[in-house]
Amino acid sequence: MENILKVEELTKKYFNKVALDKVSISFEQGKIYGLLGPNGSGKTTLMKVIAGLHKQTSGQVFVNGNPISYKTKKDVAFMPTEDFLYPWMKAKTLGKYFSDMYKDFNRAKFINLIEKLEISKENKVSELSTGLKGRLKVALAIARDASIYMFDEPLNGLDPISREKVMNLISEAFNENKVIIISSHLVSELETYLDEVVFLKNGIIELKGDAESMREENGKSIEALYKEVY
Ligand SMILES: Nc1ncnc2c1ncn2[C@@H]1O[C@H](COP(=O)(O)OP(=O)(O)OP(=O)(O)O)[C@@H](O)[C@H]1O
Repeated sequence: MENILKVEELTKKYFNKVALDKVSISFEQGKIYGLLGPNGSGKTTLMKVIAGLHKQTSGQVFVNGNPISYKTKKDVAFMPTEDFLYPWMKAKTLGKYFSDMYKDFNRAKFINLIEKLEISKENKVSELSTGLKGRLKVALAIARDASIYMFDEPLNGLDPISREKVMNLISEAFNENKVIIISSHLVSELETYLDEVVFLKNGIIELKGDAESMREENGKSIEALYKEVY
């Protein structure tokens, strides 16, 4: 298995607040990772540094062996938590907008995906419920052809049906050449989809490993372990 993403001694400070404290971790292709932790543990910061949106204070991140730069952005598809969708845009216009922004964005695939998610390409963002907007954001990331896909809290604010649809969409998009990282504090909804789990706490990796072995060794679910760590 190849490490397509390597984080070495990564520290990120916002003024004097340490959001990530010498975090080191490698991500292997062909695996789905859960980045778990409560609010403020550093999940978003880690994803934004990997996506090249935040500059680290110290340490290194390598994507497919290359240090983070504008060149590595094409390898990383990132879905932020923020609501970045323009309310006046139709779904199909968003597809056009994204294909102008990312060379690897597949518009036909995007339209196909949203239709599966019960969104019409003629729908305006402002007409969509929170659940449908959540699905749309995930589809925008999945329609890119990247090697690393990161979803920051994709289940937040979604009802159980939308959560299941979003998780099915993410796992369908997955193959052995890709790595998927999903951040969440909703561990039970995510648990069955994960190969590896990473517990972040106050900017430090508290626990990480293969989800199955963790369950076996501890004789409890990842959710129960999560409650113990926090
Ligand atoms: N722009 C910023 N300026 C100052 N402090 C920040 C900034 N962004 C994040 N922080 C702080 O860094 C720490 C880590 O935040 P981060 O958003 O990465 O955590 P998180 O695990 O993603 O939490 P959440 O689920 O709330 O987004 C927190 O203490 C947060 O207050």
